[in-house]
Amino acid sequence: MIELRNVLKVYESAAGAFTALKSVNLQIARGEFVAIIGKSGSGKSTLINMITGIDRPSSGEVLVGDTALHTLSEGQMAVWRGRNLGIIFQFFQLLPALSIVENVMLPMDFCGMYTPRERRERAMMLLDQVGMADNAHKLPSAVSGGQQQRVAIARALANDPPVLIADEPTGNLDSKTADSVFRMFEQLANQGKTILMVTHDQDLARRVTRTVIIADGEVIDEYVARALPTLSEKQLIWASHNIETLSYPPGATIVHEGMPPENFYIITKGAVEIMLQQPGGSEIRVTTMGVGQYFGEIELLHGGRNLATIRAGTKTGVEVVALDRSEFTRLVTESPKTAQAIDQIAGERTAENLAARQVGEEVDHAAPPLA
Ligand SMILES: Nc1ncnc2c1ncn2[C@@H]1O[C@H](COP(=O)(O)OP(=O)(O)OP(=O)(O)O)[C@@H](O)[C@H]1O
Repeated sequence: MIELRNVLKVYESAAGAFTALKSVNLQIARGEFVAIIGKSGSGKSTLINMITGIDRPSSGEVLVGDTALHTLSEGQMAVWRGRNLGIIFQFFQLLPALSIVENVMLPMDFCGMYTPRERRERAMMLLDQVGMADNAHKLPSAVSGGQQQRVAIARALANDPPVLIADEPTGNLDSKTADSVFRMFEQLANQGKTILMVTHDQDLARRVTRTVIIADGEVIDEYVARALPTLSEKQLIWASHNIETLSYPPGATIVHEGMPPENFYIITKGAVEIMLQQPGGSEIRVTTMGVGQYFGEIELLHGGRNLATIRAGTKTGVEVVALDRSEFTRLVTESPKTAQAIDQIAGERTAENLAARQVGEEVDHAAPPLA
């Protein structure tokens, strides 16, 4: 639905050139609800402006739906944006001299969507949807900030765009109002809208389906960031550059027991089964692991050969991101805290494996069903 290919953005100013986005690659599928997070100045708004076409990349391409934005003139861009994107800002940006219902009608007027009569009916329907129909004839200044943001959401929905882009939509609201506005976005996501939301609010960011983390003009892999939270921003950027995405069909063997370890893996989709060989040649399934969990670390940390066979889930298959042995070693050497955290989990896992070997078949029956 949305794709950025090698997007570079350099701002030229009297003080010199500043690179705000460094070769960003990003794909967002239809229906995803994405939070864009990152420190102040990391490049979040710049990224959003590339997708809305409010600003253009210095190089690289931005595609939204079937449209390659770099091929549009300014005039075409304005019409395209009006029909395809609903944009919501931190400070609402309603026109102060127009009534609330007129504000919601404006995008339909601008793009010539619907007949004039339908526009008013539709605006009222949308205001009703956001709980603001009773205030339709007031000026924006006569209602609260949270109510103005609801109107801004209704306005963003005016032309029924497939994509909603919101730059800190709750940034100017108290937490209770922010929550009710956020719930409105959740409902819209459930109805199939693709939503991108810049937010500083960690609690809200946890409730979306995907988080895009920007640091220093680069996109950090969210699975690496979650699995290894003790890495510094610089190390996360480095790891994000070096990971490889791998997919395995259901049942495929990823790691062979007894072979030298090759990679550190983090599961990004699906599940894996951890299998142990029994003396008689049979296998027991120790456990299954799902999205966000990692494997391969014990052998890489402590040396030796693979302690278990690991297979892609028989129902789901699996997608992982992998760092090879030397990359993983570099990270844990540079970040003793990360080594410690991984080691602790590795210790728990080893104990679990040992117990499983002793209990044998029983564990197999006790293993949870595959995701
Ligand atoms: N027009 C511009 N000219 C020069 N530098 C700019 C311009 N716009 C943004 N920048 C710089 O680019 C970097 C990224 O800015 P951006 O506004 O995208 O960050 P942000 O992550 O949205 O920050 P915030 O959370 O504070 O809004 C910042 O260092 C900023 O100073």
